[in-house]
Amino acid sequence: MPSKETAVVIVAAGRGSRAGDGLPKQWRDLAGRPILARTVAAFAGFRRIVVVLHPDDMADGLRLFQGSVTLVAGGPTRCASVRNALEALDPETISRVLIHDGARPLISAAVIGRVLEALDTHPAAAPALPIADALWSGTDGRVTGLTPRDGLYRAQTPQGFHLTPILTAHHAFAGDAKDDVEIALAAGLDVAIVEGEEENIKITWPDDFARAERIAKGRMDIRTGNGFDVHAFTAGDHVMLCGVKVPHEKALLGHSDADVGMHALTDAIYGALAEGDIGRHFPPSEPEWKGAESHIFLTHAIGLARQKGFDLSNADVTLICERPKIGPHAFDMVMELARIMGVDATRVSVKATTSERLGFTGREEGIAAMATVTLVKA
Ligand SMILES: Nc1ccn([C@@H]2O[C@H](COP(=O)(O)OP(=O)(O)OP(=O)(O)O)[C@@H](O)[C@H]2O)c(=O)n1
Ligand SMILES: C[C@](O)(CO)[C@H](O)COP(=O)(O)O
Repeated sequence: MPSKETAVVIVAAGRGSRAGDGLPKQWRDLAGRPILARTVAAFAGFRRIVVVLHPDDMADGLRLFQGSVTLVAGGPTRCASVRNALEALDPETISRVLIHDGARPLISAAVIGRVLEALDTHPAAAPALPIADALWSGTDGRVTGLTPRDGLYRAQTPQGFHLTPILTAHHAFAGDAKDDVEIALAAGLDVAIVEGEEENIKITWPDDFARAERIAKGRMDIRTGNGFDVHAFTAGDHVMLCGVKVPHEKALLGHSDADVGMHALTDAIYGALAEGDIGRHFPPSEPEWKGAESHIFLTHAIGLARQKGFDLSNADVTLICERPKIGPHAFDMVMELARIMGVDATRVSVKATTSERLGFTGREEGIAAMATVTLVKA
């Protein structure tokens, strides 16, 4: 039997009726990304993720996740939605499950880790926070009594369970429940409480969007990198610049295709990631890279950025040469760089300058290029 693993169920089939007008809350934007995309990204280390969607949202889910998660149709209540997802998991291969609200996009790795750790010694575990405020009862705008708050907690998700017991508990439970812990308790399961986080808010009311946006922006990671490269001219009839073949009475000399612009851009991305330079990832001592097309390097650098959770905010490349004239080719260069990096062309700039006939570029001995990029992890 293959070793068993932990699956993640993200429930997102609700309509967000308390969140005000507009799209259901999980589809709304939070600091540049849909809330549900953020929630799913927080569980990126897990191989088996089931996202429960309203039947009307399935096409949007397919578009957003492109097959990277399993989509399951939800039911009329949260409880029914969870059950549909649990039934889609195979207990032969999955031993544990984390059940999380799609509306809690700010879940941290620390809270997930605490729930997982508690599952080593308990059949169920969930994060919660003690209540800090006094608890009143009230009628007609008047306080009518006080409830002792000792031993009371605010429940959060992800709530974690051993799969077979929670599936059995769901099948045995009649009616609706506030959460899966309620269902586990009804089945007599021992549920451990682990420390939750204030920032793990469930977006519920209209004001919660602005609060979540402030938290998300506070966590934003913005990186800048620069790159610089030079290649000398040699005999030939064209140069490769930013992925475009430009006719010229000379060629550029290099171990690869000597695309000086693309090399500067690639190094700028590695620089922003603190990942060294092209030479570290593609050593010139390796014959494999002799004559290599430079899009291989750029594709690797941008892939590494995405793997670390960064998107390209913008890239600006400057080519320094007297000739060939870059202006007539700049549009094609922008389009090609944008295509390789999988970003909108409005985020890419290619421009050129001469060095007023001074220095090696002025004497037309070679071409220099510099690039600056900004990467954002939101
Ligand atoms: N039939 C339902 C109802 C809720 N949920 C999900 O359960 C989580 C917690 O529920 P809640 O915050 O109440 O979401 P909504 O039901 O969408 O909100 P509201 O009650 O305001 O309509 C949400 O991620 C929601 O999408 C679900 O998957 N299926
Ligand atoms: C599951 C939950 O988020 C735990 O706090 C909560 O019970 C959901 O409640 P809701 O009324 O369905 O939003």
